[in-house]
Amino acid sequence: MKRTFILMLDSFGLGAATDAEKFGDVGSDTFGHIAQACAQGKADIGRQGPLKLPNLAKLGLGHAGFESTGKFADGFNADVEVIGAYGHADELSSGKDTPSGHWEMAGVPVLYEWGYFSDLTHSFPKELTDKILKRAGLEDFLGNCHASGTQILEELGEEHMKTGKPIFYTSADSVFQVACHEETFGIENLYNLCKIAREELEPYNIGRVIARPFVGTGPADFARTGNRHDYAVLPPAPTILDKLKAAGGEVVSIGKIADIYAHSGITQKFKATGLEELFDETLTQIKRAGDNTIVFTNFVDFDSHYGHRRDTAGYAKALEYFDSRLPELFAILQPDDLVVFTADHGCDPTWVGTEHTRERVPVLAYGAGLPAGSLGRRQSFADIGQSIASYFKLEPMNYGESFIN
Ligand SMILES: O=P(O)(O)O[C@H]1O[C@H](CO)[C@@H](O)[C@H]1O
Ligand SMILES: [Mn+2]
Ligand SMILES: [Mn+2]
Repeated sequence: MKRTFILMLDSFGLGAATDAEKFGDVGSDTFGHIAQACAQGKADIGRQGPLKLPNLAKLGLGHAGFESTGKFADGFNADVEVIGAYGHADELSSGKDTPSGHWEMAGVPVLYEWGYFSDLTHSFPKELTDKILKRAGLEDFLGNCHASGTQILEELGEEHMKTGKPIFYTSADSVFQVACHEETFGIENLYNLCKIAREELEPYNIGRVIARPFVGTGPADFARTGNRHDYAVLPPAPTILDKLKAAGGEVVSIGKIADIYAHSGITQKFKATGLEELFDETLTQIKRAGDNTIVFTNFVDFDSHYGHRRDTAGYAKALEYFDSRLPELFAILQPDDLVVFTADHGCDPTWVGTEHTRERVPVLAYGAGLPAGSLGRRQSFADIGQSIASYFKLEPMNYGESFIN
């Protein structure tokens, strides 16, 4: 039976990419810097001491980090019996955003430039926001700037609740984000507004519109909810997900995977909020997966709750939680299954600002008869998609080099 499980740790980079200079990210290292902070006792909130990821280490995480940066992350060393194939991959795509990373790992790098709203304030053209407001029957909006999604709620959340004006903001990514209160503005009103924005953004080549609903009564208790919704454009070519679906296989999305691929190549989708639910749902879907199936989970919290929030202790604790659940996964695997652990970009919580970092990502592949050992430096995340094509004996993708014969 052929089954592939992809566990995508959103933003878990392991060292600056070869082209990090173009992004101002030379020296960034999500994994290495978290491990360093832990070893120095600087990440002792809700957890203690050196970063402990024994199961990921067995899969070769420490070794992959060593091969990426030339140094074992603090608390990791060569004295581990590695059971998986481990590598690290550079990104071919032009951006360090979520869709680019995901599409590339599915065999379709984004070689064109996205559109960006690069002005830090007055970020959106007036003719664009005028059109969106008019179609939505709204008079005005708040924001119009680059912002961290939690900080902007502290600044503008109350005014939004009082006036009913939606909050529009962006970032260094190709995104148009809309924050509205779930109860006072209404979740359906927010989704409708985002659908209008998605249509009006067509000429601007923007990767995603993101609905950012929140609840609470004021800055002290505003909280974003699991009803986030991403409206992505379609990948520029069929991904490995499309290919498996077209060949009659099943592609099971858990979390925001379906949204990121604009629902293309997905046959079933399951929502889950938070690492625990995401992991539970992943195990549930693996248990029921039949032949010719991909189960693909995006563990978004690493990025949205910890990386962007520059919360190093939170990130470390989340990684340790994830690691602690891996034995449950190992216990239900079948001999031919292929499991891949990877990431879509970095988001070093010790780095300046609140944006992603251009990093290499881990490629930890386990099962399917793969010999334990190094896969070395991969030129593109697309090696994952190409390997999955080869595993399922599908036609090769246009990009990527398979590590499976
Ligand atoms: O600060 P928040 O709202 O989490 O936004 C972040 O999440 C977006 C999507 O990953 C990025 O563009 C970044 O702006
Ligand atoms: Mn991401
Ligand atoms: Mn992000």
